[in-house]
Amino acid sequence: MKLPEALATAYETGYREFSWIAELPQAEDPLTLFSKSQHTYKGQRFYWQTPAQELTLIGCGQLAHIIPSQLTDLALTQFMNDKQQTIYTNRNLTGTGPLLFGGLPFNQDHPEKTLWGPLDQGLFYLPALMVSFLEGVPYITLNFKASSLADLTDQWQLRQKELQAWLEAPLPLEEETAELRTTEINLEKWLTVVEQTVAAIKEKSSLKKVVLARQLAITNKHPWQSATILKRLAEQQQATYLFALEKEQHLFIGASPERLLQGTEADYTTACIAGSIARGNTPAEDDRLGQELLMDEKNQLEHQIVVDQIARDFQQMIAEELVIQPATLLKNRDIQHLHVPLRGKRKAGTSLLESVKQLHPTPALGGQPKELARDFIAQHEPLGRGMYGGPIGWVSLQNDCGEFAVGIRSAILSKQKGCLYAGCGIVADSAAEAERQETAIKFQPMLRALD
Ligand SMILES: C=C(O[C@H]1C=CC=C(C(=O)O)[C@@H]1O)C(=O)O
Repeated sequence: MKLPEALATAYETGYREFSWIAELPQAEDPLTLFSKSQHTYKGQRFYWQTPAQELTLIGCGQLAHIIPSQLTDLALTQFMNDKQQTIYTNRNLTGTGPLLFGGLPFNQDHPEKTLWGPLDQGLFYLPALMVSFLEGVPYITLNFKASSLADLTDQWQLRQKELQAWLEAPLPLEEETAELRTTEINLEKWLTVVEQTVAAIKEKSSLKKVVLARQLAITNKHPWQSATILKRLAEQQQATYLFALEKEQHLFIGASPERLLQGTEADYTTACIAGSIARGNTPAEDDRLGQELLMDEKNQLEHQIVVDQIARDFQQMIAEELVIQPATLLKNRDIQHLHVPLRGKRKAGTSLLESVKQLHPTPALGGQPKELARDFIAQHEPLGRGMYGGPIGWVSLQNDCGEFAVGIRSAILSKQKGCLYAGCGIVADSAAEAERQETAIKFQPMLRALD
């Protein structure tokens, strides 16, 4: 295929990194495309879909990567700014072009290697190939570097061939049925920690809320396949962010209902989600449970702590007025939450990743006050959280737009082993057994998708 004129001109004007965007005349559905990438790209892929499905991203290959916790804030901002200048892009279309996909660890000072391997400090990567579905319309992005005009033609042709091979690859063989074994990790100890946390909150007037997570270990008879798990999550967990991040044999995967931050060039949008109750078996029971949640004082407090802290942090990153919407119920298949979206005009000069770092961890995953709760968690949760509860999503290297969810309702999987995480907000009125039941419900989305 002939090198587009625009690329040769860009090279001559000094560009050495390129991101070529084009509409794909026809494409299979996103999950079929993701499955087909397994032969060549397993271990270096990502998948992302927003709750309303207006954006789906499938990335393959790693052209460049960064481990965010190894960079200072300044170095990260510098990296982002440099890339805006040095990558040539032929279009400006949100969700296409050069973007980093990945996430941050929950707490980089409390690492957890066991199953997370190279993901324990978080990871972002620029894919070599990406297919984006914008409102269902497929686009490809080819990312490459070139050191001479001849190299530019070679790299361009190489990416075209790789894309063709991906699109035409056969579907992998049907996976054998899972045979799962689950093991509760330190449940008795966790219940004791909940009681100690309640006592600490009652005692210390400064500690208001701590989110405690627990883990469920799983093993499967066969190695995990991310496409199969994503398919099940897509069927079962509507209106969630679907995500998968692969690095070698490690896979961080989940279906999170919680937006952390969406940034367009003009606006920032976030959400306060906390306070939980089960879904009912009938519409009437479901409504009754929803009303109970809206009126329940313990859950209102748990949620209000989140709203107050996010509103304070969010105020720093927006210009003009903060728009707080009234509380509604966010309902997913297994659980319902209190939900308050916040919106504002994005302050000029703010960096999306820096804003994400400022919001994280919100009291929906950390607690209140932020630092005290983070230290409390590090002391009382013997195993670190890896990327569970951390920001996961994408940021454009072209215009700094992007979106991050909170990496909950998720699991880390590696070969035939895995670990599911679920947390719950502990306040002065919490009861250990009720919190255990809540975390059992929060394990359900991943358990069902894995089994
Ligand atoms: C920490 C989790 O959920 C958070 C998000 C929504 C509701 C929550 C709650 O009611 O405790 C948690 O703050 C999790 O699912 O692992």
